[in-house]
Parts: sequence; structure tokens; C-alpha cells
Amino acid sequence: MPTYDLDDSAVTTDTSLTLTLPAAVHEPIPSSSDSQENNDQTATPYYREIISVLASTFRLQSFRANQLEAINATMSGKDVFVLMPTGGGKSLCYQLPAVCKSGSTQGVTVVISPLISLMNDQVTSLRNKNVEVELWNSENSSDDVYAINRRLNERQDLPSMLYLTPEKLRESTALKSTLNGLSEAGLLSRFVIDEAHCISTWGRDFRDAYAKLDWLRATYPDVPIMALTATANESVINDIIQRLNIPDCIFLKQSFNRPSLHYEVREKKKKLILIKEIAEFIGTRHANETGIVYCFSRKECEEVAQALRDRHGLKAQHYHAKMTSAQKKLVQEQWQSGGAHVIVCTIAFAMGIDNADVRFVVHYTMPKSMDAYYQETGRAGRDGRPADCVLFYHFSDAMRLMNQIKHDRKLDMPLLEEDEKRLMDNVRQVMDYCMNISQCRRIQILRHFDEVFDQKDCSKRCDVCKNDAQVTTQDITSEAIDVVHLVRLMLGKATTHHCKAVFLGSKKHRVKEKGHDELPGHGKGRGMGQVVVDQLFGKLVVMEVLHEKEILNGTGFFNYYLQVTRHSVESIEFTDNYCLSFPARTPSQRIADAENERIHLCGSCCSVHDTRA
Ligand SMILES: Nc1ncnc2c1ncn2[C@@H]1O[C@H](COP(=O)(O)OP(=O)(O)OP(=O)(O)O)[C@@H](O)[C@H]1O
Repeated sequence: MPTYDLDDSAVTTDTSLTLTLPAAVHEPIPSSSDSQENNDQTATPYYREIISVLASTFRLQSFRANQLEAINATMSGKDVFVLMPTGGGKSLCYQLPAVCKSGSTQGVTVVISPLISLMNDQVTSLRNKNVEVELWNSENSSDDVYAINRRLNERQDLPSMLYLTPEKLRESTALKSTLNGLSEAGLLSRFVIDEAHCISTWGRDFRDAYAKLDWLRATYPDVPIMALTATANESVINDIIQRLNIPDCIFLKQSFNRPSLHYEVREKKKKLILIKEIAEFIGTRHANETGIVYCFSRKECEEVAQALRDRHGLKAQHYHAKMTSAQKKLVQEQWQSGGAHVIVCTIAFAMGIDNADVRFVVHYTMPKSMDAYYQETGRAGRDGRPADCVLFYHFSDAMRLMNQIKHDRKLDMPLLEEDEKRLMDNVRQVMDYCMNISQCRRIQILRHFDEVFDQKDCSKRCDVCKNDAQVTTQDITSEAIDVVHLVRLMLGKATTHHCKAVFLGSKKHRVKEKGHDELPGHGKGRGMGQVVVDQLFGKLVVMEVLHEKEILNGTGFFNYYLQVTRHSVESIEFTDNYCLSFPARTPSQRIADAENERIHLCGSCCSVHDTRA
């Protein structure tokens, strides 16, 4: 057995997960457990230098799961595929061997990475460690390019690493000819494909220039390739391996479980109440600690940050795309120096801000996919210490995301129908996650990565496992059918909000003036309570029984009306999927629900009746 230490960091040390990969695509890939059983990782010819560089350059004491395996494999000239969760320590797997001299291949390690901001961060950090590194991307001036090219061509003082964007690699003939020269001189150590899921059309971030990377193996057959990603299910993995043509790669996968994170979903309330709840959560659980609040829009970021500052006295700052580089830099610096504790940001720009000691991630608005949720919560607890991830969910946010997808399809650019479906499905999966309060959050999250998780290992570090006893599961097939009938009777001309009100038995003016209090479905959901009715409607959207149709109104704005989709009532009756889990309602909650609906409880039988005249 290896004698090196695995720290108790953000990832587990379970390396025994293997995937079933179709033989037609490639030969079976050795799993990490195989390689560990057969090989003492400390007995390789490179180990002595590896350990020395770990301490001297990277100032680290030990390896995390699979890092040493990846480093040894690439130094011995093998292709490697590293599937490691966000914050797991992928960078070290290629940065460390790039600095070492004893590997079987010599020269420059070429890193292909999709995000200029992440490259900049890495390059700065490497230069601070005195690692010789060059960066070649669209931000370079012609003088920069000239200098880099000269350095690479003269080969006197070669950098250990060269960071590139895939677009640069595809477009620049000067770069290609320089790489050819290095290859002919035997001075290309390896190619590293970071965020390798961008290669796959199955992945969420497909990039055209990434797909062209099949060119690497064809042009430089002897240069080892290392592919790394934090998000890839089985189809994506197969696709990456096939496209890069690395069928015999050493495949290293570990559990995606992040034991240090506590997952929780809470019901999203109205704006000011919600912001107060967030402020209280931060104040009681994370006073003076750093965290991120994710919002949907730039306006929302600014409003929430301002409210947290002005109303609740928190050191909060917003961060989004419309800010100037100088403003962003200032906020980053404030965050890193403790001048700002809470960053309220949109997802697109959260990638550029990175701190190891983020203690909480709050989703003010639900994420657009489970992948995104994993990535965004993955910003917390990167130092391996406990951190909280709280997602505030409301059905209307899901509708907002779905409507945005439809809009993007119409307005912007060609979103293919299948892309739209995929994006919609992604939102539905998150809705499903939020509404499923009967299954451990970790089981649900990890299932998304094709990983089977044993609930007992959650150790009550999610809301579901913690609140175990208070959940009720109910077959809601007949209520679902009632809703479908009711929505049909509305002839596609009522909003979701209105349909819910009618279903709950509202006698408000708007309901009465349309005669909807006379409909057969009026009040069928009476007594279920707003939360359960929200869940029921949400479930029907997830199941694609209902959807919101966008209709342009006379004032040039869109109205969203609830409609029944292709599914018939019969299909509901014959599926066994129509169960809902919800927190058991206490008597006081039932009274509150009833009052919300302006319906009174009958004192004698305790069931809900409309006792008004
Ligand atoms: N062996 C180690 N011991 C202690 N800390 C480590 C080790 N390896 C990496 N780290 C630290 O873990 C943090 C995350 O590492 P890194 O940025 O490489 O993660 P990543 O897997 O690339 O994550 P992401 O997918 O989010 O980019 C960094 O702060 C890094 O210094």
C-alpha cells in the first residue's frame, strides 16, 4: 500500500468507482482502484522529485485522492483522464509534473483552458511560486506574441508551461508552427485539456474549438494527453475519450461527494422577508465569514447586496457582467482582504472569483441545472472545512428560467429545438430536486453524476436526512387530474397564479368576475395549503403535463398562461409517479394556510370548510 497521506480535504478518498464503458468505443479502461492495487505509487522513479517539488514549489504536505496517481501516470508518458469534483485539486495534477524534470517526456506542458479569467488566476499564482509560465490568448499584444514565440523558438530558456485557449490553438498558424518545432525537438512534455467536458456535444458547455482537439493526437501521436473535468457523466466521458483518441488512458475517478457541504432547500418567500431570512442566516451561522449569494439578474444582485448592506448591516457587494474591470477588481480585492464578506453575483461571473474559505453559498434564485448547482455550491468549503449551501426555491423562479430559455431561442441566436428541450429538462431536474424532500440530497445530487451513494454516509448533512421524521408522502393522482381538468376549462387564458387560486377555492373579485368560482374544479384543492398546491403544480410542470405558454399582449409585453401539454388525464391515471412528499402540516400551519385562503376551519371536525356565506 502507498505510504503517502491523503488529507481529509473536500473530497473523499473512495477511488473504487468504476464506469461501464461500451467496448465498441474503446478497450476497457483501468480503474483507479486497479492501478492502486497493483502499483505502489511511491515506488516510481519520479516519486522523489515529486515529493520534493510538492513541498518546495507548491508548499503542500500531502496529496489528495488521485493526485499522485495522475502525476505518476503522466510522468511515465501515459494518457490520463482525471474526473475530480470542483475544488478537488485538479490543477496540481498537471502543474506539478510540468515543473519536474525526471519524467519520461521533457519540455513544455501545454495547457488548453477555456476561460481567460481562470488562466490569468493560475498564471499569476504560478509566477508567485517562481514557475516559468507563458500565456498565449486573445488578450496578448503583438509584442507579447512576438516575445513568447521567440522564447519558444529559441529554446534556450523554455517556460515549464504554456497556457492557451482552444480558439488560439485552432486559429494561429504561428503557434502551430512553434508547437511543431518543439515537438520535432522532443520538447513537448504533454497536452493538458482542462474543463475537458467542453469537448463533448453532450456536455453543458460544448465549445466548437474544443471539438477540434482531435487534431492533437493525430498531429503529435507521441505527446501524452491529460484530460481533466469536474462534470462528466458516462456519455460525456465516452465522448471525450473517443474525440481525444485516448482509449488506453489511465482513468481516475473519485466520489463526487463533498462531505464538508451541508445542503438545504428552503421555501422562497417574498423579497424583503427572504432578504431578512438570508441576513439572519448569515448573522447567526456565519457572522464575519465569507460567502456567495447567487442571483438571476444583475439588477437583482445590486438590490440584494444593497438591502443586505443598508437594512442588515452586512459587508455585501454585488459583482456582475456590467461592471467595469476596475470595479470588479476592487470588489475581488475587498472580498479577499475581508473588506467585503458577502458577494452577491450572477453565475457567469462567479467563476472568476475564487476563495478557499467560502463558508456559505446561498441561491437566492434557483440554478439552471444540476450541473450548475454542483459547480456553484462547489465554490464553498474548498479548504475542506464545513460550509452551508442553502437554495431558496419557488415555482415562479423555475417558470422564469423556462421563459428565459424560450426567449433566448426567439431573440438571440439559433437555439435548436433539441437544445431548448435539454435546457428545459435541466430546469425541471432542479425543480424535481427542490421538491423531492423524501430522498437524501446527496443521493439526488450524486445520481446526476451516475454515482450511487449510501444515505448513511450523509450523516445528516442535508435537510432531508436531518428532518427525516416530519415528511409525509401522499398519492396525489386524483388531485393532479382535478388540476388538469381545471386548467383545460380555463382555455389557456389564465395565469398559473390564477389557476392555483381557483383550485384553492379563492372567492376573490378576479375569480368571481370571470365566473371561475362556478367551475367544477373550484376549491378542489381546498385544504391542501399553498405550499402543497405549489408543489403539485410544480410537479405537473416537471412531468410536462402543464406548461406556461407565452402570449404577446396588446401593450407589447408577454403574458404567460398555463396550458395542458400533450399528456392526457389518462396518462396520469396509469402512471405511479404522482406522489408528493411534503412537510407534515402542524395544526397551526393548517390554520395559517386556511387564513391565507380566507377560508375558515370548522371547529368540530377539524377539516377545512368554507364557512363564509
Ligand atoms: N494536495 C493538496 N493539499 C492541500 N490543498 C490542496 C491540495 N491540492 C489542491 N489543494 C488546494 O485545493 C484548492 C482547489 O484546488 P484546484 O483549484 O486545483 O481545484 P480544481 O479541482 O481545479 O477545482 P475547479 O474545478 O473548481 O477549478 C486550492 O486552494 C488548492 O491549493
